[in-house]
Amino acid sequence: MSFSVNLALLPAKLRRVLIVGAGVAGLQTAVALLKLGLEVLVLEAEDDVGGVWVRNYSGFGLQIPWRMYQFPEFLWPQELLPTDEYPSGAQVRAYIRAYAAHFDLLRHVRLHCKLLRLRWSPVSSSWEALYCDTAAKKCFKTFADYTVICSGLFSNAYVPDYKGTQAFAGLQLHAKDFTDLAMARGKRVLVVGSGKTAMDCLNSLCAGRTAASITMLFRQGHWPLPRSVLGLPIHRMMFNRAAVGMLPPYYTAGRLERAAGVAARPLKRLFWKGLECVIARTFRITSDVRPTVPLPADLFFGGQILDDTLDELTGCEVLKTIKGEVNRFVRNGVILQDGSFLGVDLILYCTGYSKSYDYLEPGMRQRLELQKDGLYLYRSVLPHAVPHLAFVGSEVSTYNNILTSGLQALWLAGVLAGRVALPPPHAMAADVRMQRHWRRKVMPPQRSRGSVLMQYMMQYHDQLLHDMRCDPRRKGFNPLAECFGAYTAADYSSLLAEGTGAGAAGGGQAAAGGRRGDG
Ligand SMILES: NC(=O)C1=CN([C@@H]2O[C@H](COP(=O)(O)OP(=O)(O)OC[C@H]3O[C@@H](n4cnc5c(N)ncnc54)[C@H](OP(=O)(O)O)[C@@H]3O)[C@@H](O)[C@H]2O)C=CC1
Ligand SMILES: O=C(O)C(=O)Cc1c[nH]c2ccccc12
Repeated sequence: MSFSVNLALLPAKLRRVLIVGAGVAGLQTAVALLKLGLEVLVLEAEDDVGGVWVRNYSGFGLQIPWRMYQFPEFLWPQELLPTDEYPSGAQVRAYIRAYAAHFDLLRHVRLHCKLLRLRWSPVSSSWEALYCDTAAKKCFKTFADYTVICSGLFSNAYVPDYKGTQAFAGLQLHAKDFTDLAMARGKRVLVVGSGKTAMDCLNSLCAGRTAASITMLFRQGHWPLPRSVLGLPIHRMMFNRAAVGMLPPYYTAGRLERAAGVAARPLKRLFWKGLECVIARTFRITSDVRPTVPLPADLFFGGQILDDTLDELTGCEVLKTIKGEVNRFVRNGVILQDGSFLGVDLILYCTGYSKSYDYLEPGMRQRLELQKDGLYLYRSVLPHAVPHLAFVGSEVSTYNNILTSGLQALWLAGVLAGRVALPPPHAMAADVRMQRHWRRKVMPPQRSRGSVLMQYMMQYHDQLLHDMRCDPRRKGFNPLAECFGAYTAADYSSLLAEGTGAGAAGGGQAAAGGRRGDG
């Protein structure tokens, strides 16, 4: 198979775009491309729009205040404003539905339609997609000039492969299917993992008081973050420019910035050690569960903001924690690596998610240069060796995913409209190599390190805006706010306002009318 890779990775004809996934990334991509006058078809495997917010483990919700989780182009409408600062999953879902309704997107979305295969046809010079409507139990073929993968970080549940699972008489569930606490009634529950999902599930299991016993099994602890540190809300500490000064410089940093970074090392160490102390005290973290990875590096695992009180967990008599791993299953439980037996009726996998690119043919997958630690893309959007294909929201993870995917969608629209110029493929490849080298130096190893940005969110957003020739400083001429103010979606609203769009030399403040930012 041979492509004529044109400089901008653009199709010669561009009329019809296939978008895979109708979560926050797919929907924002649809809006951005519809504005260009393109025809879009959105395939969504679930029976509703909203991705990870359609359904999840019992009691799931947003871990940051709603003000921090907004579409820049459609801030939470008054009638949907949650009374609690931290909305429930159902409230976020309703907000996303309202976004889709506001932009009249549903007529472009095919629900319960799962993409099976995506093949580039050199003959028709277009993508040929095979998808199945699981409700109608029918498969269809469709064509598109361009494809944007928006299936996110959480579409494939990851469950470790253990020996003897078929002999196990109990129930095994991935957390995403643990939608009802009643599933745990009277059972000896084993929770595997120690991420945000595990902590939330443990919390609701303890609060529910229906399980006979609850055991948390984990291989390493992770640093939780309290909702506020010494009176300062944690999101204010994380969503500003000053915060990243406490980390190793971004991959684009020049010599001066690098030197300053080295000089500031003692100060940074002091900052993080101090924060570790406060957190250890807040959550009464004992030495047996204390994370071995230092806090700044541990945050690249995703971070978790917990309710400071932990009342449910500390008062939970049936809860036990074990540091260890499953070795194999037996009929009535599991044998751990240390040889001990644990009686289990329900095993709840809070083991996260993995990626799959199986819908692509092997030859195409090869061109993506998939690594053991994930996919590395130009600006976390474009595979530099595969034309006519982009990823929005699927290969990037920050502390503000709704905003990040919104800015990516805008950037991609700019690229497709020819307003955002791309460097030649060899320069893109060089940028990706630099990025990969840097990530492997500053971030702990994990399955999808190629998509991790987390605390480097501001640097990344600045890059996208710079490419779009927009001012990345969005706080007006206010140096204090610029440095320490929390950056939210509202700061970018004006970029998306009708009539501007990517490439318009915008900047300055967000649209005045109805602005509800970091209040
Ligand atoms: N917006 C929100 O409110 C919410 C956000 N989230 C976010 O979603 C993301 C995913 O969270 P989560 O679902 O907790 O998944 P994570 O990937 O964060 O955590 C997975 C957990 O499972 C463990 N694990 C993975 N593989 C194995 C294995 N083979 N054997 C044993 N243990 C294993 C990991 O251990 P180890 O650490 O040793 O690798 C880790 O403790 C995070 O970024 C989180 O912050 C989650 C819930 C709500
Ligand atoms: O995009 C989301 O769903 C978020 O809530 C962002 C997010 C993921 N992990 C976090 C850890 C701390 C703060 C925000 C997040």
